[in-house]
Amino acid sequence: MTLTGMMLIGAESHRGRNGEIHAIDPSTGAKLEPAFGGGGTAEVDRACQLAWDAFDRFRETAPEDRAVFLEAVARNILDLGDALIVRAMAESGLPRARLEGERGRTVGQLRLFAAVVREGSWIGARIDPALPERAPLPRPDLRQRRIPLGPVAVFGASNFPLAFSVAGGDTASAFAAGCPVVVKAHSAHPGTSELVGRAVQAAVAECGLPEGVFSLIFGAGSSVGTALVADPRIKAVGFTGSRRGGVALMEVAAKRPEPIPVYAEMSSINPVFLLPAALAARAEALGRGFVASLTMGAGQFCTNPGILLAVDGPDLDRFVAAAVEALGGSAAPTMLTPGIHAAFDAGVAALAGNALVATLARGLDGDGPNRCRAALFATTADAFLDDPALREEVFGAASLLIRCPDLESLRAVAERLDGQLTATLHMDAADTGAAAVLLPTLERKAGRILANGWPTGVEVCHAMVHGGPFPATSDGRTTSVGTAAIERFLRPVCYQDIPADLLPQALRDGNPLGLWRRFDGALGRH
Ligand SMILES: NC(=O)C1=CN([C@@H]2O[C@H](COP(=O)(O)OP(=O)(O)OC[C@H]3O[C@@H](n4cnc5c(N)ncnc54)[C@H](O)[C@@H]3O)[C@@H](O)[C@H]2O)C=CC1
Ligand SMILES: O=C(O)CCC(=O)C(=O)O
Repeated sequence: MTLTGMMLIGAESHRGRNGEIHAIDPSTGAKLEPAFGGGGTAEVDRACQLAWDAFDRFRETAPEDRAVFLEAVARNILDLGDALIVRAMAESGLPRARLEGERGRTVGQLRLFAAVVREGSWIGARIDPALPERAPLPRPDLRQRRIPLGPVAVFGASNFPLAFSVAGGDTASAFAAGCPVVVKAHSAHPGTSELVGRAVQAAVAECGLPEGVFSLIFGAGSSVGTALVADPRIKAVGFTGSRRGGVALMEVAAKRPEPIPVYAEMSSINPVFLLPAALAARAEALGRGFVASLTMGAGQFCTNPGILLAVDGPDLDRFVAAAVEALGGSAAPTMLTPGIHAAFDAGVAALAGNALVATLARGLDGDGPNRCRAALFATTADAFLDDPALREEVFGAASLLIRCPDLESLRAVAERLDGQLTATLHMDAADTGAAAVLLPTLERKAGRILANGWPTGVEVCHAMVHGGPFPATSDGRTTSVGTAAIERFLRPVCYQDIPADLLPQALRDGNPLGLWRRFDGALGRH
């Protein structure tokens, strides 16, 4: 498929006239062709109108039809073949194996949501039949189901050009819920976005759905994204990116005459606690495992282990020696964009220049632009507690070790942390008491708590939580990965004494969709 540089507004291709966006190959710094025309308010308006026009029909598609649509999107992405991988490699600097894996995850995610839509428990059907004889007052017939919120604005993420972008988790979960989607492509990978966008656009047509189910808009800077979130026909937002960008969009959404939910996944430093017995038993293996997790993908994961906490002593010194050796020999991969690389270098320079922080190790330097030279720093618990700058995310392969005098100080530092996507415990049986003391704090701080693993690598499944209190996300009640992500785009409606032939299929007597329903309190297929 030849790239055109055009936006996809419903069924049409449309060249934007608001400036040009060129992807940059971060491994060479070279501009990639073609130029992508930027959109403006006219394109946002048209896409939102089409999405609104499509909403009532799309939301009432039968579960089977929506599942078939999700599967068609998945198939069309695979049919793009190697051209998709080649373009994504050029635009992101990510290696082939990573992008092939990410494509598998993207397609698997769409198919998993197809299965969720068919299974139907997301509808949340509840029926409390009328009790006309109840005294002192009769009970009316009450039936509840969940309906989609409306058109959703999705912002593609720079660090996952496939799995968190045009047809990534936000889009898949919004489609599954029955929401049309308007995507604001990330300017770092417009070509990948156009390719995937055409796969989605074709699936909409193949499935006979209204064209406004999907649009894709380009735009450098903040104006297109702001206009999209401000548009009254948009009813929710999915975002993965910087804290600054996410907070700006939260403000736009909150100031609308009708405020809407923003599901923004932003910054997280993902604390890792190295408890004493685990350190004593395997300090060197932990040091090597930590560096492998830290440097994977140039550290460009929001689950990257950005701080380590441990009680100071000879076992921690063994851990540090192994980590310093592994990190000192680590290669310098290309980062996603010149901007992300510049932000990484600035974050590392700020830590290196902090009088209370020691530089323990730097990775190897690399040839070529935008290379990520990994970094490991150390500080004390007191310094960490005093200086809020030390709690900020440095996006990339940089981590800060906090040497604590004792377990009580470790807990005090944990208590001071901001909201996190993950918190990790490395522990042995003898650490159970210390872990039990930390656990209530970690539950309050993080969306996912792991033992004896590393936070990078998020399973797409039913039990996953990829979320957490602010600033990890804008709304810690939800997840952006896994099937529970569908919940973000639904709201309950109760039908009181509504005549049978006006009721939605999901709530009719006889259970025509064969759903699990809560009938008079009892869950079953009735
Ligand atoms: N924690 C995480 O998961 C991630 C964090 N980052 C951080 O973000 C920095 C910049 O990376 P980007 O991916 O470009 O994130 P970004 O937040 O700058 O941009 C993401 C998307 O939001 C839009 N956007 C940003 N600010 C906006 C505003 N004020 N109004 C309207 N739209 C806006 C952008 O146009 C883009 O489409 C990185 O250096 C890194 O520090 C980036 C990716 C993931
Ligand atoms: O899914 C993963 O492995 C990490 C997710 C992540 O880094 C992100 O959400 O930006």
